[in-house]
Amino acid sequence: MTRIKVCGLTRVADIQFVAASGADAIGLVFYEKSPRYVTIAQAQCLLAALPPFVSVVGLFVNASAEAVRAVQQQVALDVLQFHGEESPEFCRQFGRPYLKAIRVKAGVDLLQCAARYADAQALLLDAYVEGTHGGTGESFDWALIPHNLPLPVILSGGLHPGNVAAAISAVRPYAVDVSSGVEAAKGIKDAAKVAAFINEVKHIEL
Ligand SMILES: O=C(O)c1ccccc1N[C@@H]1O[C@H](COP(=O)(O)O)[C@@H](O)[C@H]1O
Repeated sequence: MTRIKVCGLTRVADIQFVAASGADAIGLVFYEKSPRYVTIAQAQCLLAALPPFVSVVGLFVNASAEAVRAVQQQVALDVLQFHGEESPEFCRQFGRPYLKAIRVKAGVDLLQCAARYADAQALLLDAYVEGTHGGTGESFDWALIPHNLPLPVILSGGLHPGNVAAAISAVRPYAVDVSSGVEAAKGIKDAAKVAAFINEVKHIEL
């Protein structure tokens, strides 16, 4: 079964219906330039509404170690997601499982990335879009992903209910990660789109 992460939650109601729809993980964005940014206080409030057995992923983009630690100390994160140019040494210093996001375009050597971030829990593959760090709703050419990557792949970038089944068939990822594709507006999730996305993933026949 392909796991599902829904990222960029900013509202208690969204947390509740995303969890009730069957997501395995939710993502909170601690990147101030994102329209989905949440403060530590907001994150604490959101997580108070989260039922058990849903993992919480904290997303950072080139944050300082102090900023990551401040979040880590006050918000019950299960996994850290580094979506910038963080080095392996930076990522591993927090003593928490981490996902390293790689923004994929032609010429990016994903095998080399997997070797460099060998202690990551997974590589999270997103689309490369000039001038942004992610959450763009853009997809990339899934054929650029080697079949022999030694780390689990979390596929993201422009996924939505209409393409997620094809994406899973093509890539066979460990998990899929979605943000823009299940939104009514930036940072506001759409319950019907979330349900449709999760239904597609759970009913795919491989
Ligand atoms: O969600 C954001 O605003 C964001 C900002 C900076 C870096 C990453 C961000 N989100 C992550 O981007 C990918 C793809 O998202 P989308 O489905 O294409 O919108 C996903 O991993 C989000 O967690």
